[in-house]
Amino acid sequence: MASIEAVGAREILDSRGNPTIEVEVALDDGTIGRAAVPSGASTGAFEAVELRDGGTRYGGKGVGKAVDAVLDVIGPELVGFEASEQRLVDARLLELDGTPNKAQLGANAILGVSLAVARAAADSADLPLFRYVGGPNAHLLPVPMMNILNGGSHADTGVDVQEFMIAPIGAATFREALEQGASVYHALKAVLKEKGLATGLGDEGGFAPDLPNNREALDLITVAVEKTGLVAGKDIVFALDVAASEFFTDGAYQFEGAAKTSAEMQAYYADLAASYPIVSIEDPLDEEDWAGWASMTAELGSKIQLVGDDLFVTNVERLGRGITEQSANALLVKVNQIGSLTETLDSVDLAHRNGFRCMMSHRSGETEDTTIADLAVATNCGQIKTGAPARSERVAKYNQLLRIEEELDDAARYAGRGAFPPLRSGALSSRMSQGRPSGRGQDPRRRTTGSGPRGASRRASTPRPGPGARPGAGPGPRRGVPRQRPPGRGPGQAAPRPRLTGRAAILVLVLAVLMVSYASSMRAYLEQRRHQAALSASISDSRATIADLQREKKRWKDPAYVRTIAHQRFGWVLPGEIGFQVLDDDGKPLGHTDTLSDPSAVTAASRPLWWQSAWGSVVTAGKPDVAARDVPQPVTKIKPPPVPKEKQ
Ligand SMILES: C=C(OP(=O)(O)O)C(=O)O
Ligand SMILES: [Mg+2]
Repeated sequence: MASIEAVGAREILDSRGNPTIEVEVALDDGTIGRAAVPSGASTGAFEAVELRDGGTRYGGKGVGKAVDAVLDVIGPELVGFEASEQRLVDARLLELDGTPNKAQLGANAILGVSLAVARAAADSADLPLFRYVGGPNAHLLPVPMMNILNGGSHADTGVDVQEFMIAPIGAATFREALEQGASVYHALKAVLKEKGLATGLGDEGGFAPDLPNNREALDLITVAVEKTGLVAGKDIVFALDVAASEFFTDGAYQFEGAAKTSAEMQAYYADLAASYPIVSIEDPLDEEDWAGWASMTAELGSKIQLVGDDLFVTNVERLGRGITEQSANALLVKVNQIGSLTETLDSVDLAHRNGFRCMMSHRSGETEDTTIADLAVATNCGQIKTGAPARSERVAKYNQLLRIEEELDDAARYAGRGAFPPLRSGALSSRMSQGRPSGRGQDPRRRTTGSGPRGASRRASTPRPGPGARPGAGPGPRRGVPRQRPPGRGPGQAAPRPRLTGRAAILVLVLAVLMVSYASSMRAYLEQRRHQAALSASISDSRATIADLQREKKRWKDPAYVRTIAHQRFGWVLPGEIGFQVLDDDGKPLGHTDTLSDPSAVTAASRPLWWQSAWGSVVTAGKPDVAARDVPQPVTKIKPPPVPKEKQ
């Protein structure tokens, strides 16, 4: 176990060119963990406070105060804490801040430290972050919800909906899903070009064309999917983040040029979901429209996923209310909305325990930090949204998931269709068939506290192999053990799963050999089982015959039976009785043919000696005496009586 020795922090830039904070935590075993904090644009009103400097520097967006909070307050307090005691570390951070929304030290400062501690602890334990946080069962690769068309506050256009996402649910692996998503992304660019629309990018890497309405965006994406040969609704499904709080003003939704009520918005979504293969809608309504959320969940919740982002802000209290009031059925998970790893994991846990699905999420302002990719696998949440397959701060997360999938190897499972339970029962296709088809129309600085980042220089001088490139990176080769690429997988090649690995091939071979060697024994065994069954049948036949004979023997002890047989078979009668015999046309007795033998002749009949019968059977087998056999001949026993003349 390693304890915290020093905590450093600096101001860096995010993907929008705005300052954000990066924290480094050094442990006494020389390990360093690094984390950078993201930042949103369409932030929820109930998010933890992101501390900014104000003033003129960076338009007031500097994070010098947050850096100071780490260096001067948090760092000295944490020195000596066990890095693996994440809950204790995070609890101390909340205590130090002392406010309900982290307004004192800043959620950005606290989160940076919290995540950097986790990274350092994982590295110190020689584990990739997803394994360290998720334990041995972390194995589920999430469906990438790729935001390929940006609107709302992420683009300078008139498109109201903030994110139009595609989800490649039909892929077998994450790698394949990523490839499919990228091909739709490129096809969309071609479609936009053909139509003379802009192909510039929004904040999350999606295209940002100006469109007359939101349906137009879905139609363009549908055409793009078709262009790739994939099938919308089967291979690729759609998801939206409406970010409705952004256009909820003066008690109404200012949507597509008109003020709409909550009920009108709900009707619009129901119609949209019936027209397009939409599986998930995030923030369809305002963050305080609890009644609207509940009625929309009651109406649509069994068919599509309704995700609370600004509604829940990854906060267990707001999520608890949503669970009680059935306000949604899924939670968007953003680490910086709540501001610590422990609280993030608690929210995911609460959601899962109450049947809510979770989607791990980036922010529109991102960095090269890939923590959320590891958290998506650590929590087995099955869904991640981290933008388009473009712009390095977005693809950094997708690339990290490729590495994790490779590291998990045969243990990896891609969430695919199963990430959205309503799809399992075919709800999507039936919904689609009911609807109409689509086609409508201070200077950046680096300072440290405590004993200084001594470990930093110590460890930095020992480069690590592979993608781990720690500190700050995820799963990669274990120390000094470069990971081999799985056989047969070339760079850039999709690796469809399931595939025949070397181990599987050997297993198949061994099974084949075993089958061949056991085949004859198996045949003999089956033969014996058949023979045994035949013997059992013949034994039970013999038992039945013996029982019959015993019954017959018993009957012969009964004088009445003897009398009856004597009467029937030999025509005998008792003294005083008169017997009749019916004769046939030839004057012979009709009926039985039994005659009594002379008892002395019966007893006198001697059995042949054993060798005589044995020899006789040999002779008979060689020369069967067919002529001597009793061949029954048909005989006329009775003739019809002559018919009287008058009846002729
Ligand atoms: C990622 C999102 O955007 P932002 O980070 O701007 O809140 C979102 O709203 O889900
Ligand atoms: Mg959102």
